[in-house]
Amino acid sequence: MSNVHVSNHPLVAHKLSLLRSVDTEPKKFREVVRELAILLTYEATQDLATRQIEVQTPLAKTSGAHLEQKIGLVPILRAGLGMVEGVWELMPSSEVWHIGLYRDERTLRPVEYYNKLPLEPTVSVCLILDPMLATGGSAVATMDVLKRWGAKKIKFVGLIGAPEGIAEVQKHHPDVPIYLAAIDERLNENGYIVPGLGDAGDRQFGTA
Ligand SMILES: O=P(O)(O)OC[C@H]1O[C@H](OP(=O)(O)OP(=O)(O)O)[C@H](O)[C@@H]1O
Ligand SMILES: O=c1cc[nH]c(=O)[nH]1
Ligand SMILES: [Mg+2]
Repeated sequence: MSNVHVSNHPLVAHKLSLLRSVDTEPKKFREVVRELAILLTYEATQDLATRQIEVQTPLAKTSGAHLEQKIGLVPILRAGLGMVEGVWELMPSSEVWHIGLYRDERTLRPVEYYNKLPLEPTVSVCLILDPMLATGGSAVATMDVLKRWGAKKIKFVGLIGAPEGIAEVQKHHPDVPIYLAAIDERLNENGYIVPGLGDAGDRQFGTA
């Protein structure tokens, strides 16, 4: 699949197994979501532009790099919230733009209930953060909103994707690269990823 990047790092594989386990309680689950978000963002930001700068070390002058692009972190509420803090620490000058969507349980279509974007885009790269890419409806709706807003460069950073969701994103937004820890087998009749990890929002926030 082009434009889909699945990490093959052993740390990612180890941590993802912790997330999948039904025995992992919310506190540990949140910690691991945070750590995986950092690791995957590291992979997703390999092509960020830098400007060459001069740095004075205690010993000599040398050349260094300064990040050029303003990054926007776009968590899809609720489950994407758990991916923000770690990534923000990695890139503290990022801006965070929240988008609230939930899946209608019957139709599985995304329902937008919150959107905090300024009139004009203030960032040059948007990283959509959401652990689960299931039918792809939520991701596509978020990409639609961001493009209408004027975002030019968008990347999706998630944890687990289903083949159906990946195909849906590629159909509507082939220009948006997808970064994941794993691609799972399928969706079940309720639109859950199998084997997956269950409901990423419920498992982080202790709801059911
Ligand atoms: O690809 P899709 O079929 O759209 O499903 C994925 C969406 O489902 C989950 O959110 P959910 O609707 O459970 O909301 P929550 O984060 O508030 O629990 C998940 O975090 C994604 O946003
Ligand atoms: O498996 C799934 C599918 C959608 N949302 C989740 O949280 N988990
Ligand atoms: Mg949920």
